[in-house]
Amino acid sequence: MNPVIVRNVKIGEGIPKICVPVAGTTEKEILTQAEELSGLPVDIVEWRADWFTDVFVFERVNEVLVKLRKAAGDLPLLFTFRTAMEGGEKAVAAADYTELVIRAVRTGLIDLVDIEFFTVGEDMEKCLETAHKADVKVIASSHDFQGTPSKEDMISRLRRMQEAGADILKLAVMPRSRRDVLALLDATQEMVTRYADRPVITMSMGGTGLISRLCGEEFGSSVTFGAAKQASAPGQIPVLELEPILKTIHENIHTK
Ligand SMILES: O=C1C[C@@](O)(C(=O)O)C[C@@H](O)[C@@H]1O
Repeated sequence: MNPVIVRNVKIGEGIPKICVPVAGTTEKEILTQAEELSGLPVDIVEWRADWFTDVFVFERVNEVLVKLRKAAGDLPLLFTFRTAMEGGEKAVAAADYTELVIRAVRTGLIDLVDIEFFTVGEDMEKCLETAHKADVKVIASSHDFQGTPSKEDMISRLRRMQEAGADILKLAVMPRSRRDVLALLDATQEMVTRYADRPVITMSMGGTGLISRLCGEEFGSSVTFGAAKQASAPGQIPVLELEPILKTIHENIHTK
């Protein structure tokens, strides 16, 4: 397993890293949320740009990114536009989505970008090339807010992302039963022990899936999403509650 290192944060080794979404609709809300992160246990700041009212006016996106970059200080900044098809706030044509992602990467203001693997389709290669040229790491992602695919399907999605050349492989699914949560955990541990040579991030959403946001160090998920004030997906818990749980697991995981 080769960790991915972004601004001194080692993703894919040791305790799962805590990523906190900033999800405001106005510039003011976004910056206030970002400023409120100081003093909290946060390893990565995610801007969920799909919440932003002006997200389709790129100059506005750029302006916010400049300020967010400052507010994030030394923390890695992850740019995410989650499409409505995958559980986000706004619908967008695939070509416009790809263009937005590419423009965000080219600003030189972000460290990581989330790219929905099945939304960009064949454009993944172009996105990866642009990102890598700009020294931006790519999290390929796939979300199923309706249910949990079979274990084989989940592993196959993650393997396809790896084969395409993404730096980090991410899958979020919605459980309909406890068995679904077990399937997600099983897929994760099989992926990391048999196939993955790079970090994997998985989560089963909602209250039933909460356990999957806590046990990544044992089962193989390298980043967990927690809320500061605004949760961006069902099942996220406040980072101040999340951190001690991750720590307890980390400190006791190797005891016999
Ligand atoms: O993809 C993810 C994971 C997520 O959906 C979650 O379930 O925590 C939250 C999103 O903000 C992030 O982009």
